[in-house]
Amino acid sequence: MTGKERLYLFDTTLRDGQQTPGVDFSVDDKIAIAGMLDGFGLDYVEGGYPGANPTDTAFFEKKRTKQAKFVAFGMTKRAGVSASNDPGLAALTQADADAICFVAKSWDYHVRVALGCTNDENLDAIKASVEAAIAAGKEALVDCEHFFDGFKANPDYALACAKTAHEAGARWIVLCDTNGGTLPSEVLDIVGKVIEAGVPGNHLGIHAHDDTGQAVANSLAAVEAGARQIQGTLNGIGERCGNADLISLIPTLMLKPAFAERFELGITEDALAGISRLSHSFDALLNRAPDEQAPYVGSSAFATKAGIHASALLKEPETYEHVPPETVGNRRRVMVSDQGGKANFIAELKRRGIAVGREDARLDTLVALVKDREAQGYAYEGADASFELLARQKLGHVPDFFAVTSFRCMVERRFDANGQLKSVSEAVVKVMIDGEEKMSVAEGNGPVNALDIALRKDLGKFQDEIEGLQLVDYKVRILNGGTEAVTRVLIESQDKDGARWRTVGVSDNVIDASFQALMDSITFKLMKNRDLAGLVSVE
Ligand SMILES: CC(=O)SCCNC(=O)CCNC(=O)[C@H](O)C(C)(C)COP(=O)(O)OP(=O)(O)OC[C@H]1O[C@@H](n2cnc3c(N)ncnc32)[C@H](O)[C@@H]1OP(=O)(O)O
Ligand SMILES: CC(=O)C(=O)O
Repeated sequence: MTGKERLYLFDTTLRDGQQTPGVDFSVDDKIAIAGMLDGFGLDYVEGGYPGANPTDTAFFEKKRTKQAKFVAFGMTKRAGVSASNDPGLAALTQADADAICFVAKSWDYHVRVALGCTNDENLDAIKASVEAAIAAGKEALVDCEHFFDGFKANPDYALACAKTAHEAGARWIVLCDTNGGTLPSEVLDIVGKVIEAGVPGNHLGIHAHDDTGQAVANSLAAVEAGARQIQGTLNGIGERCGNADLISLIPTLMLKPAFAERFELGITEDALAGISRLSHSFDALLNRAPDEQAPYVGSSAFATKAGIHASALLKEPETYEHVPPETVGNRRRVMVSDQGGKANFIAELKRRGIAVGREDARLDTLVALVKDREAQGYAYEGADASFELLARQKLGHVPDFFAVTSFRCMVERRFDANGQLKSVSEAVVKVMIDGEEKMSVAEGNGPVNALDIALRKDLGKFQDEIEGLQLVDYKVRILNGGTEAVTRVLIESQDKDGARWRTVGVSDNVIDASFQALMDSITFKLMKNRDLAGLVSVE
């Protein structure tokens, strides 16, 4: 016995998350996500709305969780029909689920405008729906839609809705900030008043939307006031601005003494250490890039560019970290840039297997060179491989694998045989390898593609080594306006074994900048093949 109170977590990624613009789960997606959620230690997984669409109906043909309670969502019965004659309610009671979460109106304005029935008919619908769920052997939950707005407009009626659900036997009465405009101080006050009015806190939940960026804060305020269930989603997806982000809430509840000392969740410390992976796997499934600045799990959550911070952080991490990154499966990153001092560089070089002393004059040269090049437009924090090549050139040795003596690139717009206007790019690259000059010519979709193909077409004795090399991302950024602007090109490359590295080029000519980044990428690959170069991420 820990003597702590239990807090329950309810995931609505597969229901409210499905209401996110741009998100459209298939049955297979839902099965995969339910699998990620189940076993992580969440208490409830809301799977969707059986009867509302073929995907959700098929998903509820069988129970999809082993540990978490599997929840079907739907609205209370319609006014004017009995519970036994309501087809929507029948789809819910017949779904293979442990629990039913009803959405019920609790703002009299909505009862009048959206439902078009009387306040009493709505209370009857709540009561009859909860009773029907319990009679079907399910746990009943009631999401009191617009509870906070409803309470501000007519507290007696909002409370009557919550009490009706409680008295009918609902396990949880969930107070929803449906439009997302409520502030934490209001949540604290209103949840307290609901408890005073007789609905116990251990039957109250919170469902917060993020329209003022405070869904997480509102959820925590509800817990402070006495609520004991939190609804939220993975990475905060959900209607409009999203729902409370469980990926931010869970570490706060487990690591911050104000909550961790009072409450326990169904999530183990080992599971918590997998939360960064859970968040990123979900992004991968959504086919979107993870938010680098996401609390706890973002790649920048424990990163510093600032020299003053890096210097102290390396002495004692607690100086600049609010929790240890490993507790959430993240890692510390000390980055090199023009904001860094020697401490940043020593840490990053050490990570790359390059030892250098603080007093070594070559380190001063490298720091000055990076700052100077960043002033010209280079950005090394996002170009790990170019930084490593530069560092090894200054501190060690980079073999002269090849030298490009010249390149030429031509873009031609012409009509093809069918009279269609077409753009063709052709590149010629001359390379010296072991004193022998080689010349390659290639056509491509665009000038950079043509140059890439030409450069990689004949690298003589190194040709086999670069066979599996692919360019997986290419980003161009104009650093100051106009057609004479300085251009920065960032390239991400990948190996057959999945290793990835990033290189950078800067020039007032976009082709030249791209070519620099391409050459760095190939040189890094040749170094890597000889175990002369260091760290690459494997994805
Ligand atoms: C706050 C939330 O996030 S609630 C969840 C919102 N999610 C969704 O709506 C997604 C799934 N919804 C759907 O697929 C459809 O809306 C369905 C299948 C539920 C209903 O479809 P339809 O029968 O065509 O109705 P429609 O969507 O046009 O309108 C909703 C109806 O539900 C009624 N209704 C809304 N909430 C409730 C409620 N809590 N209890 C009873 N009836 C309700 C409305 O009054 C309206 O009735 P009307 O058709 O008589 O005007
Ligand atoms: C139920 C729900 O999703 C809401 O009120 O926001």
